[in-house]
Amino acid sequence: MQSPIDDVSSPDSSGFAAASATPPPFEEILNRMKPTTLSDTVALAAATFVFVAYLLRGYLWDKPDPYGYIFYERPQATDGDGAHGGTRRTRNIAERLEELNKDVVVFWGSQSGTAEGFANRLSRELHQRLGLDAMAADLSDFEPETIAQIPRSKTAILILSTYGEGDPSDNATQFWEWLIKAVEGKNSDSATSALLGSLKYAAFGLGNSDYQYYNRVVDVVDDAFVACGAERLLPTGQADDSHGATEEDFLEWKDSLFAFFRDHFGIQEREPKYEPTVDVVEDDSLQQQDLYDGEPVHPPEGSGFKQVNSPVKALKIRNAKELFASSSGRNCLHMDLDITDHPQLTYKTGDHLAVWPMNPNQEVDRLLRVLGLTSRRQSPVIVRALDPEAVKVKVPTPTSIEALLRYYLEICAAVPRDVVRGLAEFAPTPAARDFLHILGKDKDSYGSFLSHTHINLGKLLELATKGDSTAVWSNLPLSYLVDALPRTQPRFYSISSSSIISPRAPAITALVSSTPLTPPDASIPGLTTNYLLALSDYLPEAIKTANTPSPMLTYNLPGPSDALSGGLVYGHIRRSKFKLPMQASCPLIMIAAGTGLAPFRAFISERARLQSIGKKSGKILLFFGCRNPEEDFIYSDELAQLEEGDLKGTLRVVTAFSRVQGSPKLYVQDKVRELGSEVVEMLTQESASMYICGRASMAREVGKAVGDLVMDRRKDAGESSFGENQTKQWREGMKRTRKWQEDVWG
Ligand SMILES: Cc1cc2nc3c(=O)[nH]c(=O)nc-3n(C[C@H](O)[C@H](O)[C@H](O)COP(=O)(O)O)c2cc1C
Repeated sequence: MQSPIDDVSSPDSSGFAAASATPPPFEEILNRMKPTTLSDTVALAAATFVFVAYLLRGYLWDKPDPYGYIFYERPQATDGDGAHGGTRRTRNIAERLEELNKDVVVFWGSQSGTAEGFANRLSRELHQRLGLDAMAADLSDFEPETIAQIPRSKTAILILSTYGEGDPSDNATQFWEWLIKAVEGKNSDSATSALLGSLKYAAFGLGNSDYQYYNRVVDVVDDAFVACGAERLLPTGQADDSHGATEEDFLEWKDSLFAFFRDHFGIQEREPKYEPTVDVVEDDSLQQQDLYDGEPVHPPEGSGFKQVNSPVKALKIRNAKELFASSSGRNCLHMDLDITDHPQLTYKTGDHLAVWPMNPNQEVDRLLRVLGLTSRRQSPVIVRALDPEAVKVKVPTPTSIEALLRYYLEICAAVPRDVVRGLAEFAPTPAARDFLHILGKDKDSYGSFLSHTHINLGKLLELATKGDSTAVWSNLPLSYLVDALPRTQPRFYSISSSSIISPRAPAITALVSSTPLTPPDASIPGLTTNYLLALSDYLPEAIKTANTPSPMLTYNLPGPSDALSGGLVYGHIRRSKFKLPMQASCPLIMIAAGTGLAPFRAFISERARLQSIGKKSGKILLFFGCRNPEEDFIYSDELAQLEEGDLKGTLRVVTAFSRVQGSPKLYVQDKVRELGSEVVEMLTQESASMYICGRASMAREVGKAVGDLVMDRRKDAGESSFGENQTKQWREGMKRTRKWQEDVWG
């Protein structure tokens, strides 16, 4: 073997080593370096200046921002994720459980925070009710293969949501990829069937049966765990969000989990009593500029998250216009954002833009009032984990009481029944305590109560003490809110501009929503869309009509910090797989309803641009559904212009209107069936790519219609055995090869 010393001394082809064979004396080198001409002197002076400036960097110039830590510190940095007290935490979950002496780990894979909230609640309750030492764990914080090392004396619980098209959440991606390889026997030397031989687990999935791949993630994980030899302790539970039953489905499964622990491990259940996991301490010595005041909660640091999400930035709103405002109170906004100040942010046509909302003044003020905190709203607080080794603080700290409620906690969310019961412990009057006990007792009656009220925490506390104007919930600790309320999550919008046309100005299209309650005498205002409406209201150039509703809610605009002054919104880009084919000549079928048109506006304008530079576009067939051409046909002018202009003969727009007086209700799937032969021809003969964007229920109906059409065509062509299974396989094949893509929501 050649030694490194030999390597260094061997002459190279440039003859460098040969030239240095007899080194010149040191004085001679200095002499040779002496400047001899004016330009040498100038060059030497310049080089010396740069060198000295470099050495003084950080002392005389480019000094670190003394408050830099406020903006760059991760809440996790002191309370989880990576570094702690100068030492790096292990990413081996088995070692971690041993170190912390925990009996149970509750892993979560969550996109919009529900599974994460359940995992945190469950791990707390396992201690409160059964005395088990449990910890909640973000799946991306640990090396997936170390799950196999969890000993039989411990239990793993997995709470996993399904996202995209049957995909795992961002923070579960690495775990998912590892598991799929494990099942295929590619991960380890040990046989697949014994890989998880020592693991005992229970699992719960979150999904929505409107989606084609209902709860696919927990199903796949469950099968894979069993195939790898893990022991399933009890039947896996599944929540179905299609009728808003997620919370109750979870409570039911949780009861069965507790029953299992009681029966099999002989653990006595005790009366649950609130045990804080965090301490919220008021500290008046902190200065306002030291506090987090609006910058979003830093998203999870897991590798899966970083792969697909850009950093969060305060984005300028370049322009906002109203696409429609109907007399029935619906209106739709188009907003062009500006990412020119943020070179780290780039997007591609088809990506998503995440908007971080803030809570409205009405709800912030209500909660401060009922908690008796109005006069202390500006008080600085530090939030600390009581067991920092095991618990991550989910909000930025230090902050103020008001900022906590305005920016960092979802105070407008409906209160889960569990929380109703938990609150009774802090009731200011016996009547309020009894009210909460009764309200939280029965699943069905609370379900019915919620469907009428969608009650949030502030309103519930008010209601419980109604009639007693002196009652204040001063015993309810702020730590309870931090523990019980979900942290604020961003909302995602499909970008409606093309990155080749507006690379630094992604656009979003948002229907300002209000979900009607039953009976329809009230509604739940959409948190983010009403915030966007208020923001657009703030822009002087925003285009408004007579029907534009005045914002129902008011927001803290311009914000308390400069970063949130009017016309700015915190956001980030999320990469999506929803992409145009590489070849501009590939024909496209696009099916959208409502704001599902957003990414297709981008696709079509991109095709028009490509065509204008000589890249001929393949045929584009767009199906679009809305209520009424007079009311909510968004971007109709733009589409008509392209259909008659740049994309004449290439683009065809087929509309379906569901609420035109005197006409039958028509939906996109009806139009797809009507043009069945053309659709099938394009998909099977012309190799068109198919795209669906809109509500999951619409995508399901369209999928069924297209499947039926293909099945009929095959049968007509003599393939009599081509049935449901073959149709499903055909569709799966289309999806695998990205010829069929969906961007849908619940
Ligand atoms: C964009 C989007 C895609 C989704 N895709 C699926 C899916 O393919 N299958 C499914 O069962 N549920 C799907 N869901 C429903 C979620 O799993 C459900 O809302 C869940 O409660 C979210 O949990 P999380 O907040 O922990 O992420 C989807 C939801 C959204 C918003």
